[in-house]
Amino acid sequence: SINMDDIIREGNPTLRAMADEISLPIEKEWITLGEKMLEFLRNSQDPVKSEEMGLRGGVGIAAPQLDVSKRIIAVLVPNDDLENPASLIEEILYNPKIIAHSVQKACLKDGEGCLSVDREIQGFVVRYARITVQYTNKDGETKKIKLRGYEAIVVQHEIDHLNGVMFFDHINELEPFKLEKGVLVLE
Ligand SMILES: O=C(O)C[C@@H](Cc1ccccc1)[C@H](O)SCc1ccccc1
Ligand code: NI
Repeated sequence: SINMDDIIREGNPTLRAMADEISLPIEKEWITLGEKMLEFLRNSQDPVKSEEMGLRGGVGIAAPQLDVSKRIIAVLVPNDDLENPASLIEEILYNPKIIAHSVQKACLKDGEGCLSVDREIQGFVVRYARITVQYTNKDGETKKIKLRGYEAIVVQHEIDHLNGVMFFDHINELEPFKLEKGVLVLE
């Protein structure tokens, strides 16, 4: 299974490359990789396994972070209410594309981090508040989902990795906590 040693860190040029589309039908190699990426996220969110394996918590991961310059991301955003532990979004997305988005922007109150960045970088990472994402799932079906809130932020963070964009590229250098009018701040 994937562990922190498999995750490349800033400075590795793969993190700044434009990742290649996956050709259809999706080859077995990419199905297997996607499943391993999702398993990593599950392990990273499991208190026992993450401790055993020394994993940083992850709600998303992109293939370039594994030095694979292909347009594959996995997301596992659990919902916080423990009543129905069914996760909010648990998906492997092949060739994800933002096909529509709100004018309104949003950011996380506490900023962002990255499994490929071993330093804290403070500041608001301003993103679209709501997005429509089109992608191919592991069964080769074309899907279209609408996201808002935290899961919209996570998916944008992961799609950025496919385009060689890091979260801190979005932070205002001179005023990291400057907020334009109307930007939603998510708790
Ligand atoms: O490096 C990655 O792509 C995985 C990031 C994704 C991410 C970070 C911040 C905001 C949105 C997405 C990791 O999930 S960062 C660690 C983490 C773990 C649990 C909750 C929030 C952030
Ligand atoms: Ni990241």
